[in-house]
Amino acid sequence: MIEMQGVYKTYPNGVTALNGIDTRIDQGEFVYIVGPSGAGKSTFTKLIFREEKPSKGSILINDFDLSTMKQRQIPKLRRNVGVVYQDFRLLPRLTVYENVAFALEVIEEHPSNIRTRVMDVLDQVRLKNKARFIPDELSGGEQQRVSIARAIANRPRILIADEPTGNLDPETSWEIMHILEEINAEGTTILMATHNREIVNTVRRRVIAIEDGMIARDENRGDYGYEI
Ligand SMILES: Nc1ncnc2c1ncn2[C@@H]1O[C@H](COP(=O)(O)OP(=O)(O)OP(=O)(O)O)[C@@H](O)[C@H]1O
Repeated sequence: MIEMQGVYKTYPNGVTALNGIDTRIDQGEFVYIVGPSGAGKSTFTKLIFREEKPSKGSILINDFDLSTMKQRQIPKLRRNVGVVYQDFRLLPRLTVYENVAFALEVIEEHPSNIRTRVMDVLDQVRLKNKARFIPDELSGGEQQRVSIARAIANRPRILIADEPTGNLDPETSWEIMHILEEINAEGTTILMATHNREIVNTVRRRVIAIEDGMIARDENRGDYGYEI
């Protein structure tokens, strides 16, 4: 569960990115976050895994109250939230296997579980056969699948995808979308910030539109709603 009440975010340079957000997203929902460039979509998602702190307001993520949360609890929060970025952010010198295993090593997963879990998630994103490749040897869509595997390796309750198809062609974008749908079908909440009109208008899910740092629209099975 994600709950925000009266959330504002002003960056140190004086830009107000979020201007009073109230919302609730239940476990297992699939939500598109849409809106014009600079509207506050990334800022909204960054608050959820505490990459940014709100200037004002309360945020609850499952059992975590982010307003009162201590610095040392942040790693625990982040175990509940996987993140996927537009530019993949893989470690270039590590193989596909090592990129995913690394995510489990840093949270001190028992070494005997790591191999099985890495191969399971690589299977889920259909990349088991490329476990020994390095990111440069993969297509953009394959790199994004590795980054999804890494994000879900420790079974987070929430997966944030910030423009996951932004660097991909339409067909590859659909592959990524189908993988996200499969992950959602297993009960993971998905928040996908996107400019992909075709996907939003085809796979109808909840749409939260952010404009000027405020929620301009929140519809179940909504549409993309912008010209660009
Ligand atoms: N670290 C930062 N410091 C200062 N201002 C920032 C920072 N990050 C974002 N902003 C500003 O906050 C506003 C909202 O940015 P944000 O990245 O959340 O928008 P967005 O909706 O995700 O945009 P896009 O669709 O282009 O990714 C913008 O005016 C942006 O310039």
